[in-house]
Amino acid sequence: MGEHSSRSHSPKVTTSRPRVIGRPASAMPTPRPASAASSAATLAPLGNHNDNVPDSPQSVLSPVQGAPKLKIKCATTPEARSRVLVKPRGPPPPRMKPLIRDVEDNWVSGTTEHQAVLDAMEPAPILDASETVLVSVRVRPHNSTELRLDPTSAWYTSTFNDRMIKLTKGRDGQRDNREWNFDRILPPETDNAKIYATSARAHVRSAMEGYNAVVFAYGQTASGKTFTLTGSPTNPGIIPLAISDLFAQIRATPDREFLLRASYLELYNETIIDLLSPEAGRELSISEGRKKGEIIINGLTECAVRTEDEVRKLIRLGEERRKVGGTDWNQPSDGTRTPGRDKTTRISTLSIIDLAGSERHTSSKERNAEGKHINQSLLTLKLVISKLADMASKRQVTHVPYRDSKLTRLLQPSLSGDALISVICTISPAYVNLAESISTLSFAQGLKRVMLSAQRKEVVDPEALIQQYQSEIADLKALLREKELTPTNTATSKSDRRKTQQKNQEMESRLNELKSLILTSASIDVASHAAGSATPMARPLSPTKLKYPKLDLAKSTSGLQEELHSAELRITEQEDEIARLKAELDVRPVNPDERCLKLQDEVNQLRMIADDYERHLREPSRKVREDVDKEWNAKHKKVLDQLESKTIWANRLHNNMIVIEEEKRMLHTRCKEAEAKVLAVFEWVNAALTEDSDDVEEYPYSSASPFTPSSTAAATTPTAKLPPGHGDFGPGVAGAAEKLASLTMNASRMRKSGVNQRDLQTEFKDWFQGSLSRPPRGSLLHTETMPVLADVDDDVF
Ligand SMILES: Nc1ncnc2c1ncn2[C@@H]1O[C@H](COP(=O)(O)OP(=O)(O)OP(=O)(O)O)[C@@H](O)[C@H]1O
Repeated sequence: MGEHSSRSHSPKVTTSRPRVIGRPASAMPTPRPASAASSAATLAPLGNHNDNVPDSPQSVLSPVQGAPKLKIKCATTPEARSRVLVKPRGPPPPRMKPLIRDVEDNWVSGTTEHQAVLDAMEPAPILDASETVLVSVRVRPHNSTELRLDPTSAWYTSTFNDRMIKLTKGRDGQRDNREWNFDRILPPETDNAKIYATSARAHVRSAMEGYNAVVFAYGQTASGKTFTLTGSPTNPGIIPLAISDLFAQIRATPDREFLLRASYLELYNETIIDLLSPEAGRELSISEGRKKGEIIINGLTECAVRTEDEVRKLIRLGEERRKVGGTDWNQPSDGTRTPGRDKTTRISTLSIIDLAGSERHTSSKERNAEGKHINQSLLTLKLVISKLADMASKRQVTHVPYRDSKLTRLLQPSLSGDALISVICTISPAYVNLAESISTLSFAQGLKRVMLSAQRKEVVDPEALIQQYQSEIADLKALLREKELTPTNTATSKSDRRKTQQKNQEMESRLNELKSLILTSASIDVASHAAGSATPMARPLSPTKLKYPKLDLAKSTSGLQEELHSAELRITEQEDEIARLKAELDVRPVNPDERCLKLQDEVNQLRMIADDYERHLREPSRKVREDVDKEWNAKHKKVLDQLESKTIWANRLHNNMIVIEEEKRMLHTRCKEAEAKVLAVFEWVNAALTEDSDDVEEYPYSSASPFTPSSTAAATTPTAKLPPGHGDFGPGVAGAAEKLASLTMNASRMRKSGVNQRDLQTEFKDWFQGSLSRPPRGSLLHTETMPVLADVDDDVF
């Protein structure tokens, strides 16, 4: 058996709106199983319609806008007979409280009107090969301010050539004949139905056939993107028409079953917010799926939807939660028609994206965080498109920067060739906006160069939700039939019987619920009828009635009270179970395998970084070591030099010491000799000065100086080794001999003149000591300054 599911996303990025992504809801939103393949359709956000072109395009420029994205998934299988009764691999998605509420809905009047519009429409065009990226340009009418300024249009469009647009004149009125060619040119008088028919219907239908498809609007603020996508009550836009078309398609496909699910999210300041989650404002993360290029929005709430009305209510709910300003994502789901009764599941996505205004933000007010994010998204989108265009022209492209913004990440599967794309570029007719309009056309031209080849996806996937539901339905049916056939045992107690009864009721309600989720051409009419059977601003049947259509009103009050009581007990139990499971889920990683891979990846990257660091670190440490070595070698050499010179000095000092010792010894000897001789002289002088001095012999040393060494002493003392002249006591000592001689000669005269003996002794002593205190001539002592240790640089050490 086959299941076809289609997923669609339509983001809108505007400069002044929030972005929302959503999908049509069933009464029971279900978290999307991470691995389950499913189809989805997305619807554009509603509300904020304005039939009037604003007075001034500038006045609409609010800081930044988010954009809503409503997404509806649709899964189809051939009719029930061909179902594969496989047990779902995982547990069935947990049931949650209904999200769809009876909100006041001021959206376009709805189904009937849309159907009339669709009926009057030409069939969806068949896209040719060059139109895998279909680029349309829509020129909006002048608004009143523009009309006042200059009612003439900057653009010439021709009904004869719906592919060409050209300038009527250039800026400042200069002549400018430039023209551009695109797949569709949609002049100001074109209504939204025509836009849908020419530029989106084929994509919605293709999504139903199993192709991924993206429809997005791009253009300057106030150029008409939202008007094109959502329209007004009298001029419904692409999203409401796509939803109606989707249900019409299901009605027209009797041999398949469909499961529609919707989600609605907002991409705002690079944050994805789940607008349908039970807990409002829940932020979602993106991760890569197991399949190559697959992008998963983790934990995105998906609500199964059965009627257009339910889709509308979900959109309304998302709108209520949306921030003002941003990017809209809208994804209508498709149904797939499977030829024959094959067992394949077709998975496709239709996205309708409302982008932020494309103009550059120049005022300081706009240069805020939001503006940066929006601009970043659009810049990255432009860059990605230009890279893809280069690739299509066989130019060398190394990297397509999908990861640089969430918008391009979300679009990656579609942009990398997985989808049929329709881009509606909206431009203003006014000259005042000419620069921006030309920039929009350049972006559109880049898109036209991109070549994609969307493939229909047909898979056999027992995990696909529609197959899980079908299996569960078959199991429940079999169980209930079995119970019907088993005769009631009268012996069983009353409480056991009540339990069995409760169980059967549970199974029946689950069966009814599942059956109501799986849409067929027959059931959809019933569901729509049920939803639309109320008066015009109709309230749908309450979810309780939809869930329990076979309530037995004949039951007694006490029996009902009993049932109510046990139902309440069950609810409490289930709520406990839900709380327990939620707590368990919270502590579990979303996907352990994936987490491990991511961590591994991180570890590898860190390792590379560490290696790199090490390499770079080693280089400086080597240099530092070299520098230190060099410095220390220089200091070492200096110290060695100093050591050498000190050694030389130490040796010299040592020699000097020896010489000094020797001289000291010699002096000592000579002093002794001199002393002996002086004593002899004194004796002689004393004798000469006595009364009978006339008998004194003549001075015995008159012929030789008493200080001249004797020949024996000269031979034995070290002074013999001394240089010539050394050992002589100088003129002072020689003079002493002369003095003595003269003393000898004048001895009698001294006596006569009464010279005092003591005076003579004193005079001689002085002379003798003066002679001794003078150093000998020609000493070998070195007199240069000796270096001291303190001369060595301290910093050497
Ligand atoms: N083709 C059209 N016919 C009539 N009115 C239009 C048309 N296009 C746009 N308008 C009007 O122009 C105004 C601005 O259009 P819209 O809000 O769609 O611009 P936008 O491009 O989505 O702007 P933003 O980027 O700021 O969201 C609205 O009042 C809208 O009703």
